[in-house]
Amino acid sequence: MKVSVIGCGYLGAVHASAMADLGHEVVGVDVDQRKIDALSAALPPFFEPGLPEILASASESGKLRFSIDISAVADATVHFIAVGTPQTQGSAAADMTYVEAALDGLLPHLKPGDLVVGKSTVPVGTAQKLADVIEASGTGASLAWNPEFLREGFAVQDTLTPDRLVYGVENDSATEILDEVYADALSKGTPRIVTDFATAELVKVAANAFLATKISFINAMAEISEVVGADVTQLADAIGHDVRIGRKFLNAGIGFGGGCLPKDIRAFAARAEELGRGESVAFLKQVDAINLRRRQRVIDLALNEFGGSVVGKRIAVLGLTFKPASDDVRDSPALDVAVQLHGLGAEVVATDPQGIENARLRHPQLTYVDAASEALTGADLVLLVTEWDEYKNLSAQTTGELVQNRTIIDGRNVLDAGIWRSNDWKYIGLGRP
Ligand SMILES: NC(=O)c1ccc[n+]([C@@H]2O[C@H](COP(=O)([O-])OP(=O)(O)OC[C@H]3O[C@@H](n4cnc5c(N)ncnc54)[C@H](O)[C@@H]3O)[C@@H](O)[C@H]2O)c1
Ligand SMILES: O=c1ccn([C@@H]2O[C@H](COP(=O)(O)OP(=O)(O)O[C@H]3O[C@H](CO)[C@@H](O)[C@H](O)[C@H]3O)[C@@H](O)[C@H]2O)c(=O)[nH]1
Repeated sequence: MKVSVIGCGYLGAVHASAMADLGHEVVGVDVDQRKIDALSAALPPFFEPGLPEILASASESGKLRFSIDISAVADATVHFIAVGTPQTQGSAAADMTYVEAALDGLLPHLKPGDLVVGKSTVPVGTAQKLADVIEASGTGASLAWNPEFLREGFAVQDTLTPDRLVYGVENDSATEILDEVYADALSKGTPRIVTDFATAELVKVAANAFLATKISFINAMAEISEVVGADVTQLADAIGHDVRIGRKFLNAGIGFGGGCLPKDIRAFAARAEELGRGESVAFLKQVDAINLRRRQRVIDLALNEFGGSVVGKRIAVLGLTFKPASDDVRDSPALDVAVQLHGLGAEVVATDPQGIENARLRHPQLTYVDAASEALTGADLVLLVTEWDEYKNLSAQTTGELVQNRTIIDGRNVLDAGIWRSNDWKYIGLGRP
């Protein structure tokens, strides 16, 4: 099929490359010349495992090209909208201006039979509005809503072999077109839910709200554990054995961040309020509040170590991205804590295998070093805040030889407390004795 993907960020660049990998003829369009230049040279503009390989092979096969010019979509019959829907400045609601601009740019190039497919995460009710605009344009094109569930760090495999496909459609022909697009995954038995626009839009925000709630639930248990001296990691293991609960997404720590969960739960709550149903998801405000308290907890623990002031203390921050296997620092708990400690007068020395460039763009005031050993040298306190393998596998003994003072706050609860303590470290976990 001839496919266009409008918006080539973390979602769109992977989607475009994966569609081409499956044999479709794809053009990706973005307004960011830097991204288009990189992608056109088959170089991913961000770090995502597996993307370099499929981008290179699809580009070489001639199935994949990129353009800054929206008219490049004219040949395609399926047009995915994958632009950003960030949090609006000064409000909890999603900023829909990029989606609106993408559709405006697309409209003059639509032909009868074309299908516009929404992938961006949007407030429920958006698809109907966009469908009305397309209908009024008289182009003869129509709309489907096909939310995306990929995780950064696993984006390629999640796109090629998704857990499920959700189609929000108004007619069978949209379903047939999407079935053709996703023929490979469907042939492997991927479940497919065909529904209306509103359900498709809600599935996406409900999934992210559930995941965020699960994380904040375990972090709430961590808060209680801290008071009574219980161990939240054992608690998670124990309740996780119940298959109705499950162990996944029960890792207590510094909390969730990224370009999705935080802004999606806020946008969902804001949309529910607009719909007069704010109380139905009022708990999401608690989910958000619990999450943000975990960042404060790490700051408080650091302050406690130095009698209430971190001024002049050298703090090694291991990790800047919101999760490992990504260079994404959007709403990253790790970066947030580093910036706040710097603001409190600490001498923060931060490191990350992939996130330094993005972190430096946003917060040039921090000191960044490439090697963990350099960050650790002379440290008065160590914070492990993103669970990259190389930090999980740090040796307590060799790390101890580098630092000034053997105190570590394990913001992801990934180190073996016993080993660190037996190497003369003061080990502080979150919700662990
Ligand atoms: N990142 C993820 O893991 C993920 C997963 C599922 C869903 N989503 C959703 O997908 C959407 C995109 O997220 P993202 O993380 O890829 O964001 P992103 O910021 O990485 O990418 C968005 C891209 O859209 C481009 N853009 C903006 N306006 C444009 C226009 N008018 N025409 C063409 N390009 C335009 C931007 O330049 C940018 O490259 C969001 O709604 C997000 O919630 C993201
Ligand atoms: O037990 C856990 C699991 C995750 N996290 C944190 O939660 C955040 C989000 O993690 P994850 O969901 O793996 O990352 P994303 O790539 O943001 O993916 C989420 O957001 C995407 C965008 O909407 C969705 O497509 C995915 O399905 C959804 O998992 C990260 O900061 C993690 O560190 C925890 O603190 N504890």
